[in-house]
Amino acid sequence: MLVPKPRILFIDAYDSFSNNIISLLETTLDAPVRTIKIDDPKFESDEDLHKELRHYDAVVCGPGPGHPAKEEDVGITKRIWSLSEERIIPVLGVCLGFQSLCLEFGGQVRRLKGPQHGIVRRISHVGECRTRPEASIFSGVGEVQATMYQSLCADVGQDSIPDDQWQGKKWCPSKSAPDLVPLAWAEADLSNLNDSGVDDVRVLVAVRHATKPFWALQYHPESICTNEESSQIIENWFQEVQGWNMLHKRHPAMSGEPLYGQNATRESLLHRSEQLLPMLNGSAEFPYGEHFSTQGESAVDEDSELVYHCHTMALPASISVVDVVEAIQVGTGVRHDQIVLESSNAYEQSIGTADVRGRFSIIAMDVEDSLRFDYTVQSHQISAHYPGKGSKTVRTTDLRQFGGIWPFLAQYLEKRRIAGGNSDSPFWGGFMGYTTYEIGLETIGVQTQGRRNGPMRPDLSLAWVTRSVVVDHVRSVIHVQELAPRDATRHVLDRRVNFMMNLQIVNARNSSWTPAKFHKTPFESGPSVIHLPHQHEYESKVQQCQEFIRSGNSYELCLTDQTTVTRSKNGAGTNDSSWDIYKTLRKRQPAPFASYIRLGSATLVSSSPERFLKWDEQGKCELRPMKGTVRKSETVDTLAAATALLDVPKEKAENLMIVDLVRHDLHGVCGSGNVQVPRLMVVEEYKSVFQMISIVQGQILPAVDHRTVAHMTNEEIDNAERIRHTGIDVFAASLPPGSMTGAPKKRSCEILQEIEGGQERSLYSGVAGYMDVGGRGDWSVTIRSMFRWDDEHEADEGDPKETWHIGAGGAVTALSTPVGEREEMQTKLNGTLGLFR
Ligand SMILES: C=C(O[C@@H]1C=C(C(=O)O)C=C[C@H]1O)C(=O)O
Ligand SMILES: NC(=O)CC[C@H](N)C(=O)O
Repeated sequence: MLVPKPRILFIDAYDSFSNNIISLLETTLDAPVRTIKIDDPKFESDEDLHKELRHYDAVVCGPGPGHPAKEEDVGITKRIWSLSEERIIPVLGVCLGFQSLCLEFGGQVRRLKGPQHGIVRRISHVGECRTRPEASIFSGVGEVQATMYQSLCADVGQDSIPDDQWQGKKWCPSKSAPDLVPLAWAEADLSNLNDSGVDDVRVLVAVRHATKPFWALQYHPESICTNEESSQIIENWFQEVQGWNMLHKRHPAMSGEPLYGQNATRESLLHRSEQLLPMLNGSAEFPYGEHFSTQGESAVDEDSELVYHCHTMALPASISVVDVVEAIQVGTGVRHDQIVLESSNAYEQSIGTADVRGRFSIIAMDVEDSLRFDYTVQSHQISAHYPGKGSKTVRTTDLRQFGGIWPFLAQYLEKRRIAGGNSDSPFWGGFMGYTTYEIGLETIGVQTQGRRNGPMRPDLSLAWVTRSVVVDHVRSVIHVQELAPRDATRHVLDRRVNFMMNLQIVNARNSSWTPAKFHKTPFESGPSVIHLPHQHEYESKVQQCQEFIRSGNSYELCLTDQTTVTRSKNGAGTNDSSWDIYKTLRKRQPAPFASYIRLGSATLVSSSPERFLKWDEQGKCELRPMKGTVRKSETVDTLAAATALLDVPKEKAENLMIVDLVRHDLHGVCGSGNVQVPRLMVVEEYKSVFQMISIVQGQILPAVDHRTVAHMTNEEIDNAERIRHTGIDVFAASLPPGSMTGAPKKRSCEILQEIEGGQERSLYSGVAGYMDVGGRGDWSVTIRSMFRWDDEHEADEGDPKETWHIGAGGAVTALSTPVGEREEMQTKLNGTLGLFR
């Protein structure tokens, strides 16, 4: 007889580490975990809660922002402690869950003197103490190094015990909280890894209830920096759970009744849109078919499979990406829309590490003749802009009925997926463009303030690029590529190849190739009006952030502000100086993820050093969060000096928090056990700063093939279909980029909306890049950049102006200083702003 696996229910308090805990549970215990939110209205009545709980062997009450005394912060968790005797269920509380347990049974919860977020401490536990027979869940556990994420702590009267009596009393319940049996402490003298100036000498970090089956941990067992011993504690806990259930004859219901708790792995975007299909098919508005074909109104592109054509040729060393872009324009004339994703650090050995030294640059051709999708958060509408003579045709659809923007994009790309293109080229054709920070806010359910009355500008703008040039800087070749319907003649590509040949001939004749038509004087800013963030205001915003951290509402907040530069337009010919600005910036700040994007009314000029997310056709995903910045100066001018400076708790904690957050985002798609951190806190050199980075990788599960299906139950098949993910799932699940928000993501974004006054970050803090028909994608975080809108000065007459927006900021933690943060923001700002001064 098949013995059913035990089940665990995870109660999620909107934390950004929840999926990591679920992964730890599932990989350690071989018990599937389901999850509900603390405020799920389905469980308003105790009866409904009980109906769900009876299916599980145990409950885990998770961590989260806020205070355990606040109903809205803990919700269902609080009700778990007071279940009647016949309904009681074994529990593990983690962090907020720990604090809630302590508060329920006589402990106080107060603020720590110094919040501890992303700080690793050695803890002293009852299992290390030979004189104590009941080691409980710490039995057989060695030395524990544990990551803390806490502003608050449980007070069971520990500080009133005189030092000389401490060792004798530390494992005994106090009079005020007789039900709470201490199991572990973080003590100041044990904090060998923690030199953050801890004032809190005795912090209770693990307890069990004296009579009920409740255990809890204040530290984070799932953090990447908590050591391996942690899994032993989880195993021990589950043994206790099973022992208790057996002893009390508590047998979880195994009936076929559907469970309400969800799998932590998200339903895939493809599945979501397929679920909607039967409901929507036949509707004239259905957007995945001809309605939004890639070729415009007349084409029959849905019936015609796309074919990839490529011509590869040598690229003379003297020809740069800028030359290629300008050479293309010799053939076509300067067009408004442009997309260039450049590894502008390709030739600078010191900038970035080998994996981002910049092998490829990608240039879109004929963007203006391509279909473009714009999506706006306020309206939920997508508009398809079809190329055409004169004005473009625009079709608009409200995407709410189709499950929103992400299922639409996933489905659109999947329908055009091809295999077998040039494997040396990272991009064969597909979407290129940008998204804003605000689309990320929409995705995580945070209301955007101050938006309603502003102009409707896109939050996502993607061109469907079918002709492109990929520059391979390592092999010194270029790939001139075209995606075309099977029956199309290839004249466009051929013409381009001829043209590229000309480029070579010209180069051979004249080794210093300068296409005369585009040779402009170097960018000169001319007079401009610069509005900078007010220094004192910025510092006071840092303090506001720290107050939110002290109260337990956030662990880290990435505060930002915007500078504007307004100046006369002074570009000759195109009436646009943005390309000259880009050319100057790429030299001034070479970066692995530089980009120049003109789409619709937006222009983005970026020298981003930070990869947001890359994925390949096998479903391998990589995020590369950056946290920890030092300015290059005379005293700090080597990698070694910068590494030493960043090797301190403040910087490491900043980085660690985002690594754990990104792991959570990835786990939500890739599933338990499928996320790794191959590089943790490595310092890299850039032109004007040193940056600490980490690499987090995940593997999307492959789709099940028909041979395996034969051996699967219906439930397993359904589930496999439900999680048939692609890179876009990870993309959507990870916005806004964790390095630009702080943790936990949702609460931190809400707080930042308040502190930043609802000011739109727009393209800054968004992402730019591509996702292609070959199933690959690569996106950067839009920082160290500037953007502007063509329509911002539409009403100006006479002297036309333009306004560049430059965002900059940095992560604020409990260990930040207002002046230090303001200076860090200015350092980042100066790299771009310097162009105008
Ligand atoms: C906020 C910015 O950068 C972000 C913040 C960093 C930090 O706090 O150290 C580092 C890289 C970026 O993720 C910016 O450049 O404006
Ligand atoms: N990680 C957590 O659960 C944090 C709990 C609580 N908000 C605190 O800051 O102490």
